[in-house]
Amino acid sequence: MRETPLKEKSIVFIGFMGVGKTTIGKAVAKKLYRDFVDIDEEIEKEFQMPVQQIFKEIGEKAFRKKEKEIIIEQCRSKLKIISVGGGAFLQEEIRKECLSSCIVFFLDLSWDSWKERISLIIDSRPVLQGKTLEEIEELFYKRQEAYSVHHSKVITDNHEVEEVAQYIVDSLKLAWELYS
Ligand SMILES: Nc1ncnc2c1ncn2[C@@H]1O[C@H](COP(=O)(O)OP(=O)(O)O)[C@@H](O)[C@H]1O
Ligand SMILES: O=C(O)C1=C[C@@H](OP(=O)(O)O)[C@@H](O)[C@H](O)C1
Ligand SMILES: [Mg+2]
Repeated sequence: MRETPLKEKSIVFIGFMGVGKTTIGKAVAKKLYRDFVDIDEEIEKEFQMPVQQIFKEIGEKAFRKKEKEIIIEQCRSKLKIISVGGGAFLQEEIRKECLSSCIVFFLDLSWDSWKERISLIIDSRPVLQGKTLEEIEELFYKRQEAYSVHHSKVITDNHEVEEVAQYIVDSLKLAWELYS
């Protein structure tokens, strides 16, 4: 099969819960006039319930299976902006598929900045619930290894959503110009 031209490849955002993958992904999609896909939202549509309820009633294993199926399917289509959940890159098949068919951006945020955001996300992230701040910090650092495989990294500390999205769009346009 012919390889997808760089300009048409879908863009995938990865990173820890709460770094801004959904929010920034949406803003980038708007700027590039592309369709936006949030994988958690797609999983919620499939199970017809929110993520917290899926974890509680159906279990994390079923969530991860559906997450893998949907990501692989979406990655194989062109011109999308895709935000995956923070746990997706722990699955090797997902990492391989995203890295081979899409452009993967890692949204990086320091632990100190992330901590300030916890109250915004805790209620909707079952993985964080029931954990102490120390346990969450440990998970935060442990997960960084899975995110270390990417095509581009964007440090988001002290930057507004709009600023980060514009930076990503500008760097994509430069890459398209240089390498197409
Ligand atoms: N650059 C940013 N600066 C400040 N707040 C942000 C930024 N990016 C995202 N947020 C906020 O952080 C929270 C988590 O964002 P979200 O996009 O859901 O993260 P993720 O999809 O990575 O879990 C939301 O309340 C969002 O408004
Ligand atoms: O990191 C994780 O294991 C998860 C991250 C969440 O997505 P966000 O990264 O968008 O919060 C969501 O997929 C689910 O709650 C599990
Ligand atoms: Mg999200």
